[in-house]
Amino acid sequence: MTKPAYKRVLLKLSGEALMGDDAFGINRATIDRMVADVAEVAELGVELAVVIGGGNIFRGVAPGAQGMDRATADYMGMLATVMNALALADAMRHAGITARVMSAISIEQVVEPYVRPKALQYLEEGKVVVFAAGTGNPFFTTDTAAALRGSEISAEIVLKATKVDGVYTADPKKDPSATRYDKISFDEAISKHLQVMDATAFALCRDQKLPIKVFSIVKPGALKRVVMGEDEGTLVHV
Ligand SMILES: Nc1ncnc2c1ncn2[C@@H]1O[C@H](COP(=O)(O)OP(=O)(O)OP(=O)(O)O)[C@@H](O)[C@H]1O
Ligand SMILES: O=c1ccn([C@@H]2O[C@H](COP(=O)(O)O)[C@@H](O)[C@H]2O)c(=O)[nH]1
Repeated sequence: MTKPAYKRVLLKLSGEALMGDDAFGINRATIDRMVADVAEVAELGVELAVVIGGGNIFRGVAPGAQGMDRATADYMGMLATVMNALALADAMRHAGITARVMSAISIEQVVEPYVRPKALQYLEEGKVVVFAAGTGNPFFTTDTAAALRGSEISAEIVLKATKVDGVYTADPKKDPSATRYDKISFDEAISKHLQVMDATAFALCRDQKLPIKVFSIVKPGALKRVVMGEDEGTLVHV
C-alpha cells in the first residue's frame, strides 16, 4: 500500500467551514463529515494536530465587534475557538478518535493549558491534539497560530482546510475570473496580497521553511489525497 507523504501534519480547520450552509455556529452534519475525514487520515498513522478557527462564532474585526476595544474583541474571538475545539474533540470522541484539547489561554476547569512537551507526547501516543485559543494573543489569527504551532511541533506541512480549493489570483468568491495556482512561493503570495491567509502566517512559515497546502475541506476525500501527496489544492512553498 502507498505510504502517506507526511508523518506529522498541522491541520488548520476554518471555523467558517463548520457552519456548513447555516448562517453561523456549528452544523452537526458538517462537523461529523470533517471528523470522518480526519479519522481516515489518523488511521493511516499520520500524527495530527489541529488548529481550529473561530469565524463561525466571532471575529475581532467583524461588524459585530465595531466600537469594541480591539483586544477585547480578539479575546472573544479566541474564546470562540475554544468552543469550536470542544465541539470538535467531542465529535472526534464519537468517531472513536482520542483527542486532547490544549488552550493557549488558561481556562483550567474547561481545557488543559498548552504545554509543548505534553503536546508532543500526545502526538507520539497517536492522539489528535486540538490547539484552541489561537496564539493566546490579540491582533493575531488562527492562521498564524497554525504557523506557530506547526513550527513548534516540527510538523512537515501546514494543511489549510478551507471553503475554497486553493490559492487564487484573487478571492474566487468575489472575482469569478480568478484562476487557481498549483503552487506559489511565499514571497509571491505576500507581495500579491493574496488574502487566503494573513501575511504574518505566510511570513512565519516562510522563515521556518514550513510549506502550506491550501485545499477544500468541503470536497470529499481531499484531506486524504493531500496527505497521500496526491495532486490537490495549492502548495505554498519557500
Ligand atoms: N487569493 C485568494 N485565494 C483563495 N481564497 C481567497 C483569496 N483571497 C481571499 N480568499 C478567501 O479566503 C477564504 C479562506 O479563508 P478562511 O475563511 O478559511 O480563513 P479563516 O479566516 O482562517 O477562517 P476562520 O476564521 O473561519 O477559521 C476563502 O473562503 C476565500 O473566499
Ligand atoms: O491568535 C489569535 C487567534 C485568533 N484571534 C481572534 O479570534 C478570531 C477568530 O480567529 P480566526 O483566525 O479569524 O478564525 C480572530 O478574528 C481574532 O479576533 C486572536 O486575537 N488571536
